[in-house]
Amino acid sequence: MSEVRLFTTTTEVQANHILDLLSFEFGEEDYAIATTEVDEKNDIWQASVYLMLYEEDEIRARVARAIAEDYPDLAIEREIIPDIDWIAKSLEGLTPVRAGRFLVHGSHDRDKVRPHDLAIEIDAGQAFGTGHHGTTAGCLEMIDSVVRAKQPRNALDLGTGSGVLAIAVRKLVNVPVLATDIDPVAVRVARDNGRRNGVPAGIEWRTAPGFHSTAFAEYGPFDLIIANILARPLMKMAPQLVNHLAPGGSVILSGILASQRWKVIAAYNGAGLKHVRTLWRNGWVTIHLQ
Ligand SMILES: C[S@@+](CC[C@H](N)C(=O)[O-])C[C@H]1O[C@@H](n2cnc3c(N)ncnc32)[C@H](O)[C@@H]1O
Repeated sequence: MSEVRLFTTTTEVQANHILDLLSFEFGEEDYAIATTEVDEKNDIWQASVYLMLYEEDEIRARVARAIAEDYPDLAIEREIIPDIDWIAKSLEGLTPVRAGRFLVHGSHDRDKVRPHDLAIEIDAGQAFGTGHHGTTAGCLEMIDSVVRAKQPRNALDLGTGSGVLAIAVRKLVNVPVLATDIDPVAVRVARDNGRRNGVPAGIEWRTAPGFHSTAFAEYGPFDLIIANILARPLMKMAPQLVNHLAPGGSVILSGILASQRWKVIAAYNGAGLKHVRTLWRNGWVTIHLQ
């Protein structure tokens, strides 16, 4: 389903003021609101709200009302955010990808693996996650540094896709991992990839939308939760996700555009977590919280 960005183009001061007006209008509702610098030299900024296409008329009227008194002549522009075809994205480029100590490669590139690589073999297929996308690579790099700093006793990979992140955790530490996806095809592919990468045991693969499965109570709470989904569902599931986190545990989130970063951090601050570090890759961010 397509997303829309409604925005006004103005100065930094006015964009920040509009951000306040929009924050007041939309309050706790689940809309990402952001300011972005377009041209530093000429002080051109945009204040934006992100919504689904079907909501456009209603939200446009509310934005117009919210800014009418202070900015009666300011145009409300629009941009359709292209649907992200996750599988097509994961097929972009088939050369091996390095992230942290990991090398993610297809079966045709086995000879590219060096002795100290933590190699993960994933062929592009029916599930997202060959390592080429900035979100997957960001998660791999963050997993490497988080697990190196403190070994978890168990982990959850929510939205496992090809299984690449669950496999990465198992390549680093011999701890139980629960890997779930809303898509049963992805779960089947991920299970096969687990087998192919020599980690058939130790990862429990389950089909589950969000946290709707008894598996979470059975295997949780978790020391490490990784979720590479999208900003909106991640913000919505913040309280539930934090409920499944063991005290002192770490959360790694991705699928978040750089412009959505603060909104997601705010949602998780609200659920009791603190931001530790952000990694940027190709316009996407990966966030570590504790
Ligand atoms: C961006 S892909 C990430 C795949 C892999 N973890 C990676 O990092 O490359 C997102 C995955 O999350 C799954 N997903 C989306 N919404 C979900 C939800 N509410 N619950 C569980 N899985 C979900 C999708 O089916 C997809 O496989």
